Amino acid sequence: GPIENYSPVTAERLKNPEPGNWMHYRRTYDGQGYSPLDQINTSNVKNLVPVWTFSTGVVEGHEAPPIINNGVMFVATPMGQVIALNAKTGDEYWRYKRQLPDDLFQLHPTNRGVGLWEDKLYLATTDDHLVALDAKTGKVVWDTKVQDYKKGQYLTLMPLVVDGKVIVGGSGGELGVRGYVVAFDANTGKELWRTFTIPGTGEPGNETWKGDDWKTGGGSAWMTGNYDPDTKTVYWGTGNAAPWPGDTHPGDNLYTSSVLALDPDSGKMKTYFQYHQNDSWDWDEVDAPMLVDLQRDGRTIKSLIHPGRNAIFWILERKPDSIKYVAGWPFVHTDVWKGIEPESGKPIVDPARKPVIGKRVEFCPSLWGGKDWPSAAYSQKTGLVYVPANENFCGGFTGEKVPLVAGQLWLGTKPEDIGLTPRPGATHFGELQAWDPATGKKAWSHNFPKSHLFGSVTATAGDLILVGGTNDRMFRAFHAKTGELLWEQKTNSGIMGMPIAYEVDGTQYIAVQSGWGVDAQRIQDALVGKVPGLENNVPQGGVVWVFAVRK
Ligand SMILES: O=C(O)c1cc(C(=O)O)c2c(n1)C(=O)C(=O)c1cc(C(=O)O)[nH]c1-2
Ligand SMILES: [Ca+2]
Repeated sequence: GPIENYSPVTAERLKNPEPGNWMHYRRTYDGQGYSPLDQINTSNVKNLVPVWTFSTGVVEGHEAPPIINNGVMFVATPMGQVIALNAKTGDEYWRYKRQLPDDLFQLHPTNRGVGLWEDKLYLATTDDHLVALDAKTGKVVWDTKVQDYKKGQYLTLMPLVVDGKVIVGGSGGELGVRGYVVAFDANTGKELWRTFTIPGTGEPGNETWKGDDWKTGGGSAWMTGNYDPDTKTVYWGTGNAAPWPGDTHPGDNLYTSSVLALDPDSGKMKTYFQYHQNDSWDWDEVDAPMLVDLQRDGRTIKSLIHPGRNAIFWILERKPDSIKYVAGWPFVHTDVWKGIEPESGKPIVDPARKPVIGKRVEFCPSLWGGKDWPSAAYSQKTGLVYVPANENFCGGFTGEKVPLVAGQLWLGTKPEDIGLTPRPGATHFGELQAWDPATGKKAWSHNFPKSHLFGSVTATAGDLILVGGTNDRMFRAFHAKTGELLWEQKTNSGIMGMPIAYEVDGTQYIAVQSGWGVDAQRIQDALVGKVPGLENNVPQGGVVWVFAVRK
């Protein structure tokens, strides 16, 4: 079977993955979340049926894409688990489950997938280790401590593998860490470089902080980066400044809420772009920008496209030594930004909407943003960008000064003071949007009147847009050109997992994990009593679903 003949993963295969495989977080290094498979398409998707399912045995948020390498599927779940399955039959090959420490506090109990290299795979854990497993057996090959979980450091992302280096970034922006991106040798687990997202004393950018704030200023790097092999540049998103209220860390706070351009060999920062200065809203900009060759303004732009948590849809140009602002516009309602400076691309803040200590400040969108970590997708066929947006949410909190205790929440507000409020007159919340990045026009949107939308979007060459993310437990396929709902299937739980498409022995499949939890659940809980008729009893428990067209 496929596991005995396991196909070693090479630099060349990662650069040009076969159409039937899904070996990166977003299938390709450019982060587009696009599958070239078209056997399942707009005309036959109505005949899509489940062919097998598999219970993961754990609760909480199942966010990872099933990873596919020539007929073998690797599924990462919360609680540090990886399951290897036959991608065609659903038969289990092996299962790895990490023994997590009893005293581990998991603020975000999830995992976003495993990275592949040669005959190994790599799991980043919430107790802050990076573990290499033998792909054929699931046996641990090496296990490297990345940081100390007792200090509020943890890992939730899928590792990025570039030329034999396994690259991860730490979480902990709500616990006063200093963020970093770090690379390990794929064969040995030896640390090769570590680049802090906040510059230390004497380094350029440190002057955007006051005193010692930089030591605990956040800027965690908790999502997988994208990669441009032509220029050998990794693009990595960074998180919120810590703690949340802006006046607790005056200054621009480089490089929080930014995208960093890193050299994968040395970790050296080539350049950066900061999406907003002095973050005060928990607006992590960690979802890495998509690399798209964009026809716009009469030329081809090597672009970076990022629908931000800060509600701005960003189009940037990536150059060898700079990232230039091209265009930006709000894709959901926001009262925080009064505009964007045309040259620098710096958003202009309304001070009344900026959280500070000592009073309550309300702002739109909420601290979960116009879009949190769930990824948008780009279709090479339609040229549109598909965004899992949340509209009509506002939020607020009361800033307060609190001392940092290592390993404990350090929000700068009481958790019970965090508000989520529907805008008066709101007719819907979740909004699947299709944007034309060439013109800045919205092509279509699909609105969800009784649910937020909290799941990654995937596009296929069959002109399908695949997404879960709603509290009615549905998995859906939309027409990429028109937005027409073509197919839906009720599942065991809510879906916050990333949908994928793959092929084995000439048959195309679509797969997704269903398993509600983490912030999909928290938003849900925060809405109870505020939205009449809201479905708030989404059962938890993870299941892998695999679909094919009934013949
Ligand atoms: O600042 C951080 O380090 C950090 C980490 C994570 C994470 O690792 O999942 C989340 C957040 N922040 C965050 O702000 C957030 O809204 C969030 C939602 C989720 C999730 O899995 O649903 N994780 C995280
Ligand atoms: Ca955060």
